[in-house]
Amino acid sequence: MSMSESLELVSATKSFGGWLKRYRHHARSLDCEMVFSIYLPPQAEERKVPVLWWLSGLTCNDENFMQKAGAQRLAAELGMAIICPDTSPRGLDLPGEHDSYDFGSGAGFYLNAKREPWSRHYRMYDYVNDELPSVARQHFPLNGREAISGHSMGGHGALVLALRQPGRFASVSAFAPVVNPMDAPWGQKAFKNYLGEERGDWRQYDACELVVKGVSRQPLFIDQGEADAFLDEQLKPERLETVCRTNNHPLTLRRQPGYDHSYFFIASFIDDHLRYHAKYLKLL
Ligand SMILES: N[C@@H](CCC(=O)N[C@@H](CSC=O)C(=O)NCC(=O)O)C(=O)O
Repeated sequence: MSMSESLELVSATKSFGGWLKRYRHHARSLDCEMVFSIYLPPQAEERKVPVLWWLSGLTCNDENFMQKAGAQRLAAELGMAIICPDTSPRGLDLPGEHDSYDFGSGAGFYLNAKREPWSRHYRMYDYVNDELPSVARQHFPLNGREAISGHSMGGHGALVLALRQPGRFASVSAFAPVVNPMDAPWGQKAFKNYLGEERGDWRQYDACELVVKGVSRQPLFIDQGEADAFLDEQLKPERLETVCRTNNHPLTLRRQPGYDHSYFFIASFIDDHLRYHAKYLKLL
């Protein structure tokens, strides 16, 4: 990558004394144009700040979290930047790419595809883990401390990125994550089509398998709504609970009675997650 990748400002909106901005850039790892959102708190005018990466779920783009989670008020108070990548490559028209909500556009699953025709563009693991962080460090006043969180497919992404790379993120949390995608319909559809039939390739992208592998001992903080329509078929938090207990991996799993899978659930508990990350990011 060159020293200075160019960014095109799409929009800038003042919020709680800071700025919510959207930028377009050429993503080399995905070979397409991508848009991301960044919230810069007021403190970023004067000093470098830590960043929370937020990975969204199926059907989302970079805007869902910024518009619905209500995170800006506390992020401004804490002095925390937030960056939301999109959830898949965009602007392409691969065969079947736009046919379903749980595969293709809006459903990149934060992995590096191995199968054609996806492998040239669907490299969201590299994009969110390497390329976009590198772009962000070049262009924004970030102090090098990074945390990660996400929702559903994005919760899966956050857990996988953190569990594969001890020390890469100061902290990790998730809302209603897909914890065992190898054994859930969303994950099986994605893995089969993006990765192929080799189960060894699937294991690198499965939080339960990664806990068993034991590369990282980083604590996991998870909120799960008990009225989530996807709970039993797709999310299966009890699987993660079991492997964490068996492998002595630190897990805080909060089951929240009455809450569903929506951003109303995320908005209800986002402050707890921001404060959790703020401690590890040395803001509290
Ligand atoms: N369209 C689907 C469900 C899609 C859905 O619920 N998407 C969630 C993430 S699900 C897991 O990754 C989401 O965040 N949607 C965007 C939003 O702003 O709410 C269906 O109809 O079943």
